[in-house]
Amino acid sequence: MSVIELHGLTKTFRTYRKDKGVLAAVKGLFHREYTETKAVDAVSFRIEEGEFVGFLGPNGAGKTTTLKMLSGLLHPSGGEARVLGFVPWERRDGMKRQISLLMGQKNALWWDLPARESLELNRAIYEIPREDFQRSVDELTALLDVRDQLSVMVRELSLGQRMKMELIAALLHRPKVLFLDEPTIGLDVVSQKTVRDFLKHHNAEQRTTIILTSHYMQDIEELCPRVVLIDHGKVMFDGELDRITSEFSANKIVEVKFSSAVSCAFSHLGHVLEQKPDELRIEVPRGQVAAVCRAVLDQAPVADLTVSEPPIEEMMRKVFGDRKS
Ligand SMILES: Nc1ncnc2c1ncn2[C@@H]1O[C@H](COP(=O)(O)OP(=O)(O)OP(=O)(O)O)[C@@H](O)[C@H]1O
Repeated sequence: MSVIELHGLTKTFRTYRKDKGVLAAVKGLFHREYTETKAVDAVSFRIEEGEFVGFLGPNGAGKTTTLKMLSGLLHPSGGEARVLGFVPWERRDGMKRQISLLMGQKNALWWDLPARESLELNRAIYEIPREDFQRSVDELTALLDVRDQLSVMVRELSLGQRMKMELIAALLHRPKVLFLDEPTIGLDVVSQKTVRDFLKHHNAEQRTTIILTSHYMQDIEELCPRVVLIDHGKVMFDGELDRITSEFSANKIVEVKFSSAVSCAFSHLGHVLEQKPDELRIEVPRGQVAAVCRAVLDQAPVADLTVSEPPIEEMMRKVFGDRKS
């Protein structure tokens, strides 16, 4: 049995449509019109123990709604899901103790308490034995470099420090499944890296099954061998991150360094991205890479030549159009 399984999971939100003006407001008292949004539309996938899966899509694609259903915060409108064998929205105690949802845009810690006491409250909620709690706090604060901030009020922590404390709170009860919704949002690059390194280490050591959403492609590239792409509530791709480029891009990039200045034109070979006297970057159809390399070698004094896939950010723009992925 997979750790996470979804079959046709669907969520439709029904919202009251309010028109402008007093007349419309009075009319609304007698006759209400509703708009339906299919936030998650028959989503199916399986995730095995220890997998680290990136869940990507533009704003409003349905990522958070899916994670909320998987962690039992929302009831679906249709379909099925199981997490560790439990139906999440039945909210059985056995499941709640084995999963964690961290939402980067929301606070789970008590704002007016020092971080240590806020963690202490989580210890009580999850009935974590004191010794285990102390060991986890020592280990996690050291790894995330926030030991000195334990006595600081949560409201006074920087965003990066607070997010690290949130992560510690989410991990105190040693969940087997972790849903991370934008855990690095707004963090400076150093904190982003600390959190990323920590998550990589945690996943490898504990074999925790993790679903991660992030708008930072570096998070995904470093952490997630597998990605699920979702748009308008539907899964558009599910597979290895490396496969996205071959599936969605018909082109490769050829980069050439010349041993002396070159002035001839290369536009007949492909789409020239950049040309300097001693450098060339050209995008060419996959099937023509070998022929283009031969032509460049024939035409100019080449010192170095590399062929690469287009950057993953570019792929995302191609997959999702210009909306923010
Ligand atoms: N409580 C709600 N009531 C009505 N509509 C909702 C509700 N929550 C989400 N939606 C709608 O469902 C759709 C999916 O939203 P969701 O938050 O799941 O997207 P997302 O992929 O997480 O986006 P983002 O990257 O911006 O966080 C959106 O159109 C959103 O407006």
